[in-house]
Amino acid sequence: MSLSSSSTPLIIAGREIRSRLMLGTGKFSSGPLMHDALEASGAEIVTVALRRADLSGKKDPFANILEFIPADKYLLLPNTSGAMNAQEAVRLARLAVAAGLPNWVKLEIHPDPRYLLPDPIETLAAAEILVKEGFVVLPYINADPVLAKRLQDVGVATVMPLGSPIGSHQGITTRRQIEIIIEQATVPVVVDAGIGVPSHAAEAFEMGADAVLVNTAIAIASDPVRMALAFKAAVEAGRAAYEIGVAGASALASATSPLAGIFAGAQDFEG
Ligand SMILES: CC(=O)[C@@H](O)[C@H](O)COP(=O)(O)O
Repeated sequence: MSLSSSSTPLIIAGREIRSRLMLGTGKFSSGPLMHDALEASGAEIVTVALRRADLSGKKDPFANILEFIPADKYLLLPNTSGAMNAQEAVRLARLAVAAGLPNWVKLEIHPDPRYLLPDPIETLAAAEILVKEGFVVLPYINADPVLAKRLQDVGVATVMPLGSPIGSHQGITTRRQIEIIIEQATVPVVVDAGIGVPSHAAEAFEMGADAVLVNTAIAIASDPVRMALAFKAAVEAGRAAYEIGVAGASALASATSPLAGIFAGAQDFEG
């Protein structure tokens, strides 16, 4: 039996999503390799950076990319990364829909290329506009519980707090804040960015996250297909552990073979 077979389904904006692992499509060394890694990952949601597409209207803007991401197999999630403010992000999202892409959008606004940290004010402003226009908005945010709540109130479909800066492989350095976001969430929480190894992904699920988004760690691996499989296994393991329920840490030891209560009259414990 697969670890995932008893997992509760992930629902985003009323749609059942077959995998809790989302993938980004940047940094792969070739289209065929990306195709095979996507397949191995089992992901359904796949982000595509709009800035890499030709949105001039002269030709199919995603012709090259779609060759390797069959639209019938994946839900393409256009990503506004590269937008410096709300106006640019909204423009990119509208262009994507005009070009025939789904009205789902990963809202990503980061003005500083050095740290790629999301701008909270512009993100909230853009989310308000896009939700009103009927977009399914998945905003990438710093791990800020107050902002996450404000975005939920606006009507976003998920919140996507960063574990650490994009491409940094630092893992979940924002753990306490993400725990608060999860505690307060009324929409799925997707831990996004900085997930460098499969155990980081497992950690996110053990904390109670609903999904993770991974790009760099898989794309730049020496064997992206095998790394995608490793992430898939970690996602399933972490989610299964969360659903089963993990015991809290204790300062004291607890004997693994307590004799009392098992053999009548026995009083001692084995370590
Ligand atoms: C692809 C995408 O959406 C990125 O913006 C995302 O945040 C990935 O981060 P990593 O590359 O650190 O996995």
